[in-house]
Amino acid sequence: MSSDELIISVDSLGKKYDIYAQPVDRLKQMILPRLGRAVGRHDLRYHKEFWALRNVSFSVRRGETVGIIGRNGSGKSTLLQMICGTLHPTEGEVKTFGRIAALLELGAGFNPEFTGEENVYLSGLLYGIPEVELRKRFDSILAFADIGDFIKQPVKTYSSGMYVRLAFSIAAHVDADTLVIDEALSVGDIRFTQKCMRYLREFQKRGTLLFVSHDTGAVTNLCDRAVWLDRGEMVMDGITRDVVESYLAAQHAADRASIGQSISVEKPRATSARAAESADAAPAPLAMPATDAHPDDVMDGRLAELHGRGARNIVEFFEFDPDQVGSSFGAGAAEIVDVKLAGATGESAQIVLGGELVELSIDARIREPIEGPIFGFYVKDRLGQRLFGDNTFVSYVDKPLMPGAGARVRASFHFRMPILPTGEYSIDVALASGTQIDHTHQHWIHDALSFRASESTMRYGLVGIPMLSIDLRQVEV
Ligand SMILES: Nc1ncnc2c1ncn2[C@@H]1O[C@H](COP(=O)(O)OP(=O)(O)OP(=O)(O)O)[C@@H](O)[C@H]1O
Repeated sequence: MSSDELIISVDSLGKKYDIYAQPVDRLKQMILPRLGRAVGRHDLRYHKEFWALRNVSFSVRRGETVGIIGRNGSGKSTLLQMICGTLHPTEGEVKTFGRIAALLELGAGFNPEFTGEENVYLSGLLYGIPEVELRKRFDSILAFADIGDFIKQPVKTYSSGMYVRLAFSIAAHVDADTLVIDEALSVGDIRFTQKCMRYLREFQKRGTLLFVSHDTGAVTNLCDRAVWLDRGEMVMDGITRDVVESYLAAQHAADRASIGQSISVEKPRATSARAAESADAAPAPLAMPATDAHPDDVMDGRLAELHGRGARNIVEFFEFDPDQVGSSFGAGAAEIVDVKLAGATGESAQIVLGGELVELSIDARIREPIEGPIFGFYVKDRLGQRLFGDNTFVSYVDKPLMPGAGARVRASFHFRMPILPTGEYSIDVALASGTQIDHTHQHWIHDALSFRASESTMRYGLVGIPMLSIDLRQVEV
């Protein structure tokens, strides 16, 4: 919910760095111009000026979520650091209102020699949280970070994932009006990222968010507005979809310009998914399935062709482990005890390709009798965006199961595995009682199964649908 209240105002902001070709030039620059001025020489300069950011102006209102996009080196971190007050502008002005908590790239914030615990208190002080208040929140900070005894170790011994866990947890506990997140969520395991994304989606309801990411899908999904920076200048500020589309079009044009326009029809055999991308662009005919095949037997014919060229889809599943799942909640009349993904013939699937039939099964132990349990699932991407999901309600509305206490119930969903872009994914599973509209969650497990698409032939979109057939022909007019 954005309001008219101004939270960040950036006016003609600029940051200049002096670049020295060699260290001795820095010394010369300190001494010689002063001497030169004494003899009337005002032109002695031993460095080049480089503007990391220049002439950037925009404002953010309370409740907005604004994405900052741009290629490497376009000035995103420079901008955020000036907004957070950790970097001084060369020109222009930043005004901020309320408390800003920042999760900037690794390296910002903590004292590496101090333990995690000491850094919690240090950060709390920096955010102006009284120590007594921080003590009250400490257990919750520790629980969110979930780094166990490492909280007693100096943060210099932390992995980058642990570092982000603690930094995010602190940022989430300082009653910030504005959260600034800079690529930090690309570090760490998917379950923690999912937890952060759940937090951010809740935070969006009351707070202001600045979100920097190379992942334009994530920006589109999360942000109302986006600001596009290029070589330190603001190219566009507007509705996220418009900005992202223009940005991607410019990226595409720049990529084409750099690789040249010529596409050889006689391509070498591809050896990776990346190579398959160039195969995608080829006008070569693709083998399609026989049209009279039973729909269940039909795979996307292009997959065989792409596999033949060495390009593959590989999705690797990690088994259900109750100790490794994300958080869970529910009224408790039933407990989900097992979740499996299997191939169409029932064998447990650890690697799937996309396009084939699979079975997702969810087993629950019933603790108290439930009239018509509803089982459901969601497949989510790394940022918690729900890609697809389903439940048993409609199929069983006229013949509800009535399991008694102690029964074990299994729901099985058979579907064709979509083709997914490379990335990490997870599946939430849930069991509810009631109806589709009015129900009580008895047990919901976030991230019960996780999986990784390590190779993919897919380039665009969130989910690829296996094509049953594609026909291209010239028609009479
Ligand atoms: N201390 C510095 N001295 C000189 N140049 C710097 C300094 N810090 C940043 N730069 C330059 O300023 C430009 C903008 O850097 P910045 O880190 O803000 O870009 P970015 O968009 O965040 O990039 P990335 O996406 O790679 O993190 C880059 O060309 C960078 O090399």
